[in-house]
Amino acid sequence: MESTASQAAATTTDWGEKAWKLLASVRRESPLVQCITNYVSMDLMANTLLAAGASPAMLHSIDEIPDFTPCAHSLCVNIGTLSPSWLPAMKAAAALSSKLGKPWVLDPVAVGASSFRMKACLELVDFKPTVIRGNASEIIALSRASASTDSAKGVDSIHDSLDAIEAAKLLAQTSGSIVAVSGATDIVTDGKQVVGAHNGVAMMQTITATGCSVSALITAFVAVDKLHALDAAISALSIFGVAGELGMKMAKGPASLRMHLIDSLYGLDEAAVLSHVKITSLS
Ligand SMILES: Nc1ncnc2c1ncn2[C@@H]1O[C@H](COP(=O)(O)OP(=O)(O)O)[C@@H](O)[C@H]1O
Ligand SMILES: Cc1ncsc1CCOP(=O)(O)O
Ligand SMILES: [Mg+2]
Repeated sequence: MESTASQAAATTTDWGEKAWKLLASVRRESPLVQCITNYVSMDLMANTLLAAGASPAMLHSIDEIPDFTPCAHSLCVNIGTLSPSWLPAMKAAAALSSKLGKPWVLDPVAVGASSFRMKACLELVDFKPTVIRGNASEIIALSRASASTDSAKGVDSIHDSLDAIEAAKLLAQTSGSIVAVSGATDIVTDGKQVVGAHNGVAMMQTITATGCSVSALITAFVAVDKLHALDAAISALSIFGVAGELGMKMAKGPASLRMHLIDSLYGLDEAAVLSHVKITSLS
């Protein structure tokens, strides 16, 4: 019993150190993160990246991709307000990132809501995202690769993240991507190993674009450690959750939490990260 407890303590400490090192790398290297995202999330995503020390660029014109995407360190593609005219730029940027060996992240917002979204996502998955991050309903829908309309309520999840573990593992195996599911427990898997981050506060769900923003944060983290995308993804999720926990201490509701979350992310220091990060193995 005693040795199990000390092993668990050691593991927790390792994850805290790993998460801190990754955040410190983002602050030091300030990776340029290209985001092709929805109209709702542009502001919060860009501010999340800035608060973490990264450099956001919300460039989505297909005419700029050949010049700009090779200069970016990573790419985040988010289909939240998808329309047919945006899809070619998303595919071109994803294809170029893959070809150049640059990490990229797909956020399949509301993928189960229409066959248009599902088809677009499946086409984007063919360009081998480094990480796919969605809520439980999105990951379940994408994993089933069907356009079923009963697996989500628009952009929000109707499932618990833990219900999506098997779907996430299957999607990771079929796509070759690291798959991340956000929720009360954030889950990340490579198809075999499953890790969970137990941070955050429930009120984060009542701020629009927190999911999009954590996908952007994952994109910044994989930019500084693309060879360890699972570690980068779970660390980013945990760090964002810690910022939510600290922000909640000063917040009166969703609007002030939005502000304090960004301030807390900006102000995170090593002691806060080491004492708050809660990442465990779930496999
Ligand atoms: N019940 C919860 N408790 C703590 N944190 C949560 C909870 N639900 C969501 N979060 C956090 O809120 C953020 C957005 O996640 P989520 O709401 O699942 O994404 P989406 O906005 O894409 O549906 C993530 O950082 C996640 O960890
Ligand atoms: C409300 C809404 N509608 C289309 S995109 C969007 C934002 C979704 O953001 P998130 O998935 O982070 O809640
Ligand atoms: Mg979302």
